[in-house]
Amino acid sequence: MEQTEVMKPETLNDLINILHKLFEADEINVEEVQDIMESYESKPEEWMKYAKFDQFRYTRNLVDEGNGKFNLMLLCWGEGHGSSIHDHTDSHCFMKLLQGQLKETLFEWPDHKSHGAMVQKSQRILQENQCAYINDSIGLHRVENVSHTECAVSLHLYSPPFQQCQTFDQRTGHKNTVKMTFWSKFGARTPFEATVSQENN
Ligand SMILES: N[C@@H](CS(=O)O)C(=O)O
Ligand SMILES: [Fe+2]
Repeated sequence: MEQTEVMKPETLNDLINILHKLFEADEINVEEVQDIMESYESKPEEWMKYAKFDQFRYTRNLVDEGNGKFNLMLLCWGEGHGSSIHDHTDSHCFMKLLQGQLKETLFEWPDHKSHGAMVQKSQRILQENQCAYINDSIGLHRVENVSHTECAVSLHLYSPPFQQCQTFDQRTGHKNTVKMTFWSKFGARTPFEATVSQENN
């Protein structure tokens, strides 16, 4: 469509400016946000300063606070790193691959009657520049970098922003509330005290 072409972000900064405009409105158009995030062609030199990896688990690196309407962050996945099964605290979640591939497994919410293993709905491999979308009405997911040789980097937008989520045990469906923290903010490593309670990975 013409509109999408006009809105095509040439740089990460361009993308951030367009997102600010879109999220000024009370209601957002999920497909429009998804299309615009997908149409940004990842250029590592533009996001490199946010890409900080940990040896043991995936990191969350804050890029932009979206005027309070959204949080935009870079997630850095080392070889074999993955998340727990989790929800998204009633927010929109957009997830764009900037580098590498990620496996996304969707699960149904556990119901109160079933005490057994959680039900898997689908699984897919997200490719570079692809933008996925999920919210709590679609279900729960687990995200993994299954590669043993390549790292992966993804750009996540959450609206409204949230600081905690629920994680689920795949075998029992039992849930826990966990606090989510940032490994870095605006390219600077977060002080140690603030990062100890991260538990979604
Ligand atoms: N929702 C997760 C990342 S992912 O596995 O989608 C987080 O924000 O840490
Ligand atoms: Fe997620």
